[in-house]
Amino acid sequence: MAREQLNSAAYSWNGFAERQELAAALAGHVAGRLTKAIAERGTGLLAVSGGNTPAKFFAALSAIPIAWDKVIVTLVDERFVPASSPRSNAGLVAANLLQNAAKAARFVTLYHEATSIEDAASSDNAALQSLPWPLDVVVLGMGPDGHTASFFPDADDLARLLDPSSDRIVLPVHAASAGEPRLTLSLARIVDAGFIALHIEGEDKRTAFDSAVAPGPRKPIRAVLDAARKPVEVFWAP
Ligand SMILES: O=C(O)[C@H](O)[C@@H](O)[C@H](O)[C@H](O)COP(=O)(O)O
Repeated sequence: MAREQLNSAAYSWNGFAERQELAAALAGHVAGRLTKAIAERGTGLLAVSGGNTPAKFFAALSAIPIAWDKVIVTLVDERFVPASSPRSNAGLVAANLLQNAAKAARFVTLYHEATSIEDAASSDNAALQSLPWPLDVVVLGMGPDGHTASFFPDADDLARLLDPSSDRIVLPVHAASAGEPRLTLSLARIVDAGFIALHIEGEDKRTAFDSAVAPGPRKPIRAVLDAARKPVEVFWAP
């Protein structure tokens, strides 16, 4: 099925008629980028988002036979819950992506027990220093409110989360609309990625994206588009 291709300086729109077709195409792009990274620097560093959207994409990617033993998978963000929780992004990734061929990948999670989200973020920040930055691939989601990662519009200290010059890797997030406290990669680490995909599905999210790129109040996803070193590849299906 022909796909819709729209471009602007900040993003490329890749529209698909079916969600399964999107999942296969996005998985192919991500696998290709990881393979290129492994050829160039011996490893591939991938950060993925959680939520309800990525499962089909994760399943398609997990089956692609690349050198997964040279891939490190981490999370764009995480709810402050253990992997056993149904709200856990680590649990979602373990069950859907780290299966099949992708089982051989190394998984660096964000959640661990801590007395506060601030303490958890500080220890994550130290632990993730040793990863082979920059990200080769990051796959973002987006909420209808224009949030991405855990950059919620009502987050405390949103400016710190969105600071493109931040030297932080992981930051704590308190936002009433987020449910639990969150741990998130900083915008600075996300926009440094070699390939940034935004995976959204449904008319509500297309409307939300169109509104985020139109003139008007700046939503968090717009901060990523504006700061990204390369155009963000948007993958959308109805
Ligand atoms: O932890 C999370 O929830 C995600 O990382 C978040 O940024 C997600 O991508 C959006 O909220 C979209 O979520 P859905 O895919 O569930 O709509």
